[in-house]
Amino acid sequence: MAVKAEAGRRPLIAGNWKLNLDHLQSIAFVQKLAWSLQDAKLDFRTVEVAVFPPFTDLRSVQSLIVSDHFPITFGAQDVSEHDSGAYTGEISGAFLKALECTYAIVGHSERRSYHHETSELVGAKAAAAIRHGLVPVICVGETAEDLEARGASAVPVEQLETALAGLPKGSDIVVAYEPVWAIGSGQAATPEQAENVAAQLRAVVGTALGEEAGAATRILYGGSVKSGNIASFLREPNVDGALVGGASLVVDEFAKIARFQSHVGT
Ligand SMILES: O=C[C@H](O)COP(=O)(O)O
Repeated sequence: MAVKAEAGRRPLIAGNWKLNLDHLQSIAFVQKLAWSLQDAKLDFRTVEVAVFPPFTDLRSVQSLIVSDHFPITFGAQDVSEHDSGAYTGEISGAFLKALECTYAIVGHSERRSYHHETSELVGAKAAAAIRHGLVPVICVGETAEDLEARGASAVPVEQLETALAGLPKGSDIVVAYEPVWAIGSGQAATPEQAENVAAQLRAVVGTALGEEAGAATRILYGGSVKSGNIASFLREPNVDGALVGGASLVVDEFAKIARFQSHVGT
């Protein structure tokens, strides 16, 4: 933990809601989450909690968080590589910034697989996020077939190298390592597997964006994270948080994940 703190890497617990919770449900959820964390006296100086609702919820989430001064950050699940123009259905980073989003996820494996997004496109989206003052959460990860054929790290390393190729040195980014086989499967990677890939991804960031950025970038693990396994991931020196899917939709469970420090050692 000391190395992480020295490098300014405050752990990030991020809830990716995917295609769940409408704008009314998002308000109820964020209220309950904030109250629960405040009741538990979570020290937000030692952990950042973020939610990633669908686009249509963002205005409601913004209004609630800003008006009630909740110490929770938020972002979008995707962003266009374009800033404006004739791109039906796209959402610009400028619009997300205007809604006070901190982050935009890019390259989630569901977008790579269902929408055929390439690492080049993921890089363009990350660049667009940065242009508009957002922090891209760049997702990488290998499928079960990749794992079998090439081991765990080869594909995520290649994906990240490509995505970072056009980004300015020193860019502020977050990387999420999500083995595709672990997403929604109930079978998480082991902390050692996550650490091994995270360390290699940190080296990629260092080469592409500079040593300082390599040391300062938070690398999250994602894939079947729950309150029962979160502490074991956060004990690893290169894992700085989690991108949580299913378990982020249950307020009590997500709050428990955010309070991982209270169950380190359990
Ligand atoms: O973005 C989150 C990941 O896809 C992980 O999903 P999961 O926690 O349901 O396995």
